[in-house]
Amino acid sequence: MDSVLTAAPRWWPAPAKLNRFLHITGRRDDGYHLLQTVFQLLDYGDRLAFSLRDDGAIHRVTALAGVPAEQDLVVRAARLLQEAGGVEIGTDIRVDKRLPMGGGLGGGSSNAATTLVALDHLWNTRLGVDTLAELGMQLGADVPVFVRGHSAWAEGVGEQLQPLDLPNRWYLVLIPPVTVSTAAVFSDSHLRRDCPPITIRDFLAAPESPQWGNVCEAPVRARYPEVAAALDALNALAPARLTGTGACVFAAFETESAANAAWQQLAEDWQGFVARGVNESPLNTVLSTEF
Ligand SMILES: C[C@](O)(CO)[C@H](O)COP(=O)(O)OP(=O)(O)OC[C@H]1O[C@@H](n2ccc(N)nc2=O)[C@H](O)[C@@H]1O
Ligand SMILES: Nc1ncnc2c1ncn2[C@@H]1O[C@H](COP(=O)(O)OP(=O)(O)OP(=O)(O)O)[C@@H](O)[C@H]1O
Repeated sequence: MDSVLTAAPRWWPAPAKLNRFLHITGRRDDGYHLLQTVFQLLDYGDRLAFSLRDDGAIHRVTALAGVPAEQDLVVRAARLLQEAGGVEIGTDIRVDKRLPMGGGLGGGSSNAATTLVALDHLWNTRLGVDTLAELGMQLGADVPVFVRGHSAWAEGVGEQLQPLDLPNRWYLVLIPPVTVSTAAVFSDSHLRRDCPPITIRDFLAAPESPQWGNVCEAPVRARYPEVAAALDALNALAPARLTGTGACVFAAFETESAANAAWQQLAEDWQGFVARGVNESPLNTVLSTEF
């Protein structure tokens, strides 16, 4: 008898980001902070798989510690797209997680973006990148950059994006054993909120200048000794930065072997990884090669 072969669903990448620097220039009336930042995408992250269902249900197959299915950004993203596109098909969603939660690597946001982009194809809604980015913004400030899929200069609350081609670098990322609450950092009274605005040209004239720092670093250092220790350990080898509101910290290297050599010196004491910075998201590569 012939066996029925069902193709395994493909894995869709959900890459991490680093904030090369993070300045706060003011605050909106609703309390959200106005930022200037550069998002560097990485060739490293989570993976998601989707199996379509004809009963319309959105079902998360893999558990995520501390996050009930209804609050999971992948479930919320799928629901949002289902409503916006008037879709009657559902999906099972499997998430292969590598990125730490509350790490400042944008894992949850990237999972949401990959869900929007992948299901826009698999459900054939074809809403397009602008509408998907607008939907993504409703889920989190970092979702649009992952939807658009290019390393970028960002302003506003992170939604005003200009694609950037950043120098080729390898990154060593350390993951301190602590979760940082983004909301808590943004409400810290010691957070600097009056950075003078810079232009994209100022940044591009000296992208690796130490004058572009992360204003969250001081309050996060003060609250989380584990993050301070990670910054100190990495700073002994190369200039280290906090990404987003932390907890992860990173340093840039010109070659993979230099990044790996630094990692070898720290791997006994820290969790972490080495990844290549990419200007184009691995998600775009899947779209352009397979769809
Ligand atoms: C710090 C960054 O990671 C930089 O890339 C992002 O701006 C944070 O983006 P995110 O994790 O998607 O954050 P959200 O889930 O949108 O917001 C979490 C909380 O952080 C605060 N928040 C966030 C972004 C922002 N520009 N100003 C804020 O004050 C708000 O209190 C908000 O309720
Ligand atoms: N699929 C998901 N993956 C990760 N976190 C999720 C997910 N769904 C909901 N969350 C919630 O979102 C919170 C933030 O997760 P995320 O991984 O985006 O943090 P982050 O790396 O600090 O991101 P950012 O840089 O955007 O602040 C988590 O603490 C978790 O409660």
